[in-house]
Amino acid sequence: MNYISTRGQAPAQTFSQILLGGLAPDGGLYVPEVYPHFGHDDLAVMRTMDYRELALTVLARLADDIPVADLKDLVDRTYTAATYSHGRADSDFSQITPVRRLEDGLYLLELSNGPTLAFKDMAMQLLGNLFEYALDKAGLDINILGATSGDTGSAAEYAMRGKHNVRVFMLSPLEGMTRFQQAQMYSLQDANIHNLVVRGVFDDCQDIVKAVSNDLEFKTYHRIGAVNSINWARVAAQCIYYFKAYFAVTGSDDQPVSFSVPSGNFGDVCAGHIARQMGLPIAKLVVATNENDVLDEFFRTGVYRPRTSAETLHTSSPSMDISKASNFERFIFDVAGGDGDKVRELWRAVDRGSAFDLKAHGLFDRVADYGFESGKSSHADRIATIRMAAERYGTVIDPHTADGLKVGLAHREPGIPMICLETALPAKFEDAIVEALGRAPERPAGLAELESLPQRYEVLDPEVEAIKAVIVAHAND
Ligand SMILES: Cc1ncc(COP(=O)(O)O)c(C=O)c1O
Ligand SMILES: N[C@@H](CCOP(=O)(O)O)C(=O)O
Repeated sequence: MNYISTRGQAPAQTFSQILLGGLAPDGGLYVPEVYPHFGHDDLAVMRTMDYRELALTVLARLADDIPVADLKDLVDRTYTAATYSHGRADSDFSQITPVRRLEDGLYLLELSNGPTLAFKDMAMQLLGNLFEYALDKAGLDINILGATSGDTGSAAEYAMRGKHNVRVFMLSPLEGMTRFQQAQMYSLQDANIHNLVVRGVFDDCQDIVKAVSNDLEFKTYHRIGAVNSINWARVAAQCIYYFKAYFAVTGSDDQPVSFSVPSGNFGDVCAGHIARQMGLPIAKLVVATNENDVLDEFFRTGVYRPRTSAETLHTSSPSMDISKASNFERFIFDVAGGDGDKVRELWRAVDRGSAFDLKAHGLFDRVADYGFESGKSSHADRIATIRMAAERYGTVIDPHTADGLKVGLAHREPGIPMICLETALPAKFEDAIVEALGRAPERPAGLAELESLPQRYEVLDPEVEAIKAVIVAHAND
């Protein structure tokens, strides 16, 4: 199967060819030429599978140029109960992504039991192994340039630390991340990890990643790779847990299910959209935003108006403080019927700092065919929801998951289970938990002193050339 660019001007490539890079050379994002499809017979077999078998089944369709035996080895080494066992003591870690029943028809999908306590570990651990496999095979090394608002960074660094053929340059915003999130990243002392703190917000960091990626000469010469969800492999790996959760809460493939997804960069919910395109019977995909509500505004009005850095708010669900959602372009490509020229036209406006109105392009009606709903949550909402979940369900959830639960509850339909994605563990967001519950969240073993460990990072202005200079200085360490 081949992958093409959302902007329609890059040559088709295989999975292995796009694995290490981020953006396509025309500035677009890679998507499958045609989504593979699982029919009723396939779903019936998949229903009996464990996480590793499901992962292999899904990935074998999406990464069909990797020999199945190699893929199986990678999947088996990645998805172990030992790796995904950092969550609540009463979780069933053998499920890798356990589903917790909150009440009849309402579930929490635990995605944050990996080493850095956020859903990013689900894909990033696989990416670490895939990168090593591909680089060893080709005899190459790579310089990963990434942007984080708090969780991608640590997940990537934990997945790549100590790998002999990978260096990581991770951009993070100066303000917003919690002390725990900062310490998770900045306390790593591995020589191949470089934390670059940018005087700006996450979108500034992501813009720099894209600018470097769009400098094709620099990208090629310095072997720049991507771990953000602009990398198709990230989103592909995130599809797996939608299948796993679906089978966990249904008895037959005639039963539709809805998912509520705390959203920022639109990667996680885009994985749900792709799972549905591949045949998973999803009723609604609920996009839950925080006060940075660009995506909610779009699904209500058809207007996509990314905010400026100055307009982007620092909130108590900081990992979602994002105003320019990368993966949204993948969804709009589908809405536009795969018309790369149209996507290019729309993103010309976005890249100029302007907005587009899908109604004016006669395309907004089509969005309804994809079953998205949306809503937003405020600081007061998430504190009340954390409190409610603790009292009613006996479960402490983090502020991002609370945004998802709050919005998900507003979109329940009779007879259709609602699965809310748990995108991080509460330990990462102590202040919000203390405000809601009057007590600190539990910490997984070994992390009690995290914030007092020595830290290593460099602070820089949000300038592409400054970041490039750091990469050049360390690109061959
Ligand atoms: C804890 C947490 N929740 C939700 C999100 C939003 O996910 P996405 O960016 O894939 O929409 C993020 C960041 O991506 C996150 O770190
Ligand atoms: N919320 C993310 C932002 C980056 O998202 P990604 O899924 O594109 O890597 C973070 O925590 O860093």
